[in-house]
Formats: sequence, C-alpha cells, structure tokens
Amino acid sequence: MSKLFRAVILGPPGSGKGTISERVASSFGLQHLSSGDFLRENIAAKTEAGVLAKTYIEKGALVPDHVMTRLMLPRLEEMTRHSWLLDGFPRTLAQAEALNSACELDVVISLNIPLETLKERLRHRWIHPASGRVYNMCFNPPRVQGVDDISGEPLIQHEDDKPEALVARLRHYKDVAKPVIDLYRAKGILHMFSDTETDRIWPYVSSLLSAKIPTDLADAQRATTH
Ligand SMILES: Nc1nc2c(ncn2[C@@H]2O[C@H](COP(=O)(O)OP(=O)(O)O)[C@@H](O)[C@H]2O)c(=O)[nH]1
Ligand SMILES: Nc1ccn([C@@H]2O[C@H](COP(=O)(O)OP(=O)(O)O)[C@@H](O)[C@H]2O)c(=O)n1
Repeated sequence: MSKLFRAVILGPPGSGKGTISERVASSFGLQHLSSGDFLRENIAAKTEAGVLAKTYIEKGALVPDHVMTRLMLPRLEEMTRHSWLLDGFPRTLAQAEALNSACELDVVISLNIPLETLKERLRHRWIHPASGRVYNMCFNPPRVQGVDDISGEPLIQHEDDKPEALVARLRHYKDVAKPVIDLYRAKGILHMFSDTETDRIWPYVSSLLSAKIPTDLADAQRATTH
C-alpha cells in the first residue's frame, strides 16, 4: 500500500479552513476531520468532553489542551488506514506537540486572512447543525433563506460567531497560533497562503496538493470515497 498522506490546515476562525477542506476532500479524496464539527457532535451527544467543552466555546474561549487531545487523538487512531486533512486541531503548541508524537505530517496549509475580512465573514456565517454544512449569506447562500439545501431544516448561527464572542476569539487565536506556525515552519512543511478570497487561494492549494499527493494514492482514495 502506498504511503498515506497527512495534512493540517491552520487559520483563524472564518479564514476558510472548512470551505477549503471540503474542496480538498472532494478533489483529492482525503478524509476531512474538523475538530469543530467533532466538538459540536460531542456537545449534541452530551458526552463528558462535550459538556465540558461547551462551557468554554460559549465564552469564545479555547477548549483546554487535555480535553482537545483526549478527544482528537483517539479519533485519529480510528483513521490509521486513511489519508486525512485535519482542520481546527492543533490550535496550540501543546496540541501540536501531542499530534507530533502520534503521527508524522506531510503538509501544513496556513491561511493568512486580514482581520476585517474575518469579522465580515463570520457575521454572515450560518450553519446546519446536524450536518455541519456552512453557508455564508453573501458568498455561499442557501437556495432558500434560513434553510439547509439538503435537509430543508433551519439554519442557525453559532454562539461563537455572534459579535460578543467573536472579537475575543480572533484576538486569542493570534497569540496561540504563532508558536504552532513557527514549529511547522521549522520542520519545513508550512505553506502559507495570503488573500481575502478563498477562490483566489484555492488554485494554489490545489496545485500544492497535486504535487505532494502521489497519484496512485489520490486515485485509491477517490475510489473508496465515491
Ligand atoms: N465572502 C467570502 N466568504 C467566504 C470566503 N471563503 C469562505 N467564506 C465564508 O466565510 C465563512 C467562514 O468560512 P469557513 O470555511 O467556515 O472558515 P473556518 O472557520 O476557517 O473553517 C463561511 O460562511 C464561508 O462560507 C470568501 O472567499 N469570501
Ligand atoms: N482545537 C480546538 C478546536 C476548536 N475549539 C473550539 O471550538 C470552536 C469551534 O471550532 P471551529 O473550528 O468549528 O470554528 P472556528 O473557530 O474555526 O470558526 C472554537 O471557536 C473553539 O472555541 C477549540 O477550543 N480548540
């Protein structure tokens, strides 16, 4: 079997990690693992970690490292036979170090998006909680306002996308992300993309991954996901 491919996407809330991850998953057949979606599933299922995490997320704070790693590392262990793209984890240096000891990454994609752009996007972000599908009332609106395209169920706005929690999240992100970015830069696997539009970043991400992902792996992954 060819070598599996492991990637991480880093970026502040609203930078387009989820949007780009979906495109990577459908173009390259990698499994998209969103720590935010996984947290929300745990919150909905009222698991021990979910109940604990909820209190932090509502305040716009980060979930503590030990809770995140205890949640994510077992999830990754279930994926040892798959190539994946991890979105939202690691968020801190301690999480990056825990991930390092669990697996070896091939590529880290880092999204560098201006603050004003992030604030504007998150104000307009609505999600379908059951599936994690993300809409933007301007960039990517649902066909019918306020309603999920597939299920017809109502869309909601995350507590942490509301203005009270938003500014605290963006400020905190910057402080904790820097050492994570520095770590991956030092390892020589960091690829940084700067722009205000996902559609302008995507061609560069796509050509990076085309060059890095072995063709036979991409074909095999696609065959198993379609
Ligand atoms: N206007 C605009 N909105 C975008 C763009 N890319 C993503 N979005 C929207 O911005 C919001 C945040 O994107 P998301 O992928 O959820 O970011 P994440 O928080 O980093 O995972 C969502 O509502 C997206 O639909 C873009 O290039 N322009
Ligand atoms: N590694 C992580 C990932 C998410 N989270 C929390 O979960 C929330 C939702 O994560 P997300 O990845 O869906 O959203 P964004 O913060 O990227 O918009 C974050 O705002 C954090 O409060 C965390 O604390 N630590």
